[in-house]
Amino acid sequence: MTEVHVTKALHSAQGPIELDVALTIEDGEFVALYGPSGAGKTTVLRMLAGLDRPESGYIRSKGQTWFDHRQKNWVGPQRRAVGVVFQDYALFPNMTIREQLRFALPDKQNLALVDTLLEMMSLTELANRRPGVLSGGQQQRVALARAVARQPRLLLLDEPLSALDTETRLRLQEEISLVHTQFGLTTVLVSHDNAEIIRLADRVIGLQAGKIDRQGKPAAVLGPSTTPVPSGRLGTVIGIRPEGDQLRLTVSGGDVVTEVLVPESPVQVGDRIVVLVEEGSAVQPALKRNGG
Ligand SMILES: Nc1ncnc2c1ncn2[C@@H]1O[C@H](COP(=O)(O)OP(=O)(O)OP(=O)(O)O)[C@@H](O)[C@H]1O
Repeated sequence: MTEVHVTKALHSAQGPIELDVALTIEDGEFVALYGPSGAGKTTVLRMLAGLDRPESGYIRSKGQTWFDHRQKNWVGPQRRAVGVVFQDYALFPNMTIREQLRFALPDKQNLALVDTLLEMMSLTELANRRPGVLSGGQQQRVALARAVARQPRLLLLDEPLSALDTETRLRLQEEISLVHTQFGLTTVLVSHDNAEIIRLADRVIGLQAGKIDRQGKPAAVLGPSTTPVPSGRLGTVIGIRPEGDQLRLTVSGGDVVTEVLVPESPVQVGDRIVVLVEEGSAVQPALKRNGG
């Protein structure tokens, strides 16, 4: 469990506001922080990461005190088991992808974890490249893999997908969900995107002018989505058949096999793709996965 009560005087565009936030996050929970610009979402995330210092209160995670104003206790960011992903990737320009992941390992000998993460994020073929030659989506996959390589108690995501196009966002959402589940992480996501929050989060916490003004299950707090929330399903193309001027793809993902019609495109058997599904049936052409 992570228990937080933090306060700080903020200087916002609308004048001074008092940030005063108390929340408890269960181990394994996926929490989203939501609210208008300037509400204090990033500040709370930075306080959890140890990048910003509260004026009073405490932060305790799984029995460890990271900050306690009364006891004058402060643990710096390097000594908190947190992995952080920002919107702008913040990768080291001179390190290869593999080096960035290795650098993040708490146990430098655990090279098997680096290989696992490269594989999970489809980065194996890019492992010896530097970030400058990668697309935005690929760089953000590296940033996510690097954050997980730290084996964090808390995975902190500050609008990690907002610079990416819709297809790449959907794919990264799948990957965030995958690592959250597979590594048993506790995740805090700052997002403005209702659909993203409904897809990913167990609970949403709304912030308004530095205070929590609502919280609960995302669909209940954010209201029913006017459009059905599509969910992306990762799969591998196992069959391709021409149909008129389109292609019918057979896609296998987990224990589900789906068929989708796509425009003529350079897709090959073995490509990993994301298929959007609504209420169980594929509704949108498959999105090419490699190189995304
Ligand atoms: N260290 C600080 N000291 C004082 N004020 C700060 C500090 N850090 C941020 N602020 C101010 O606090 C307000 C909240 O900032 P914050 O970035 O947390 O908001 P946000 O909810 O994440 O907004 P956005 O959605 O635009 O990113 C802003 O007006 C910002 O200028």
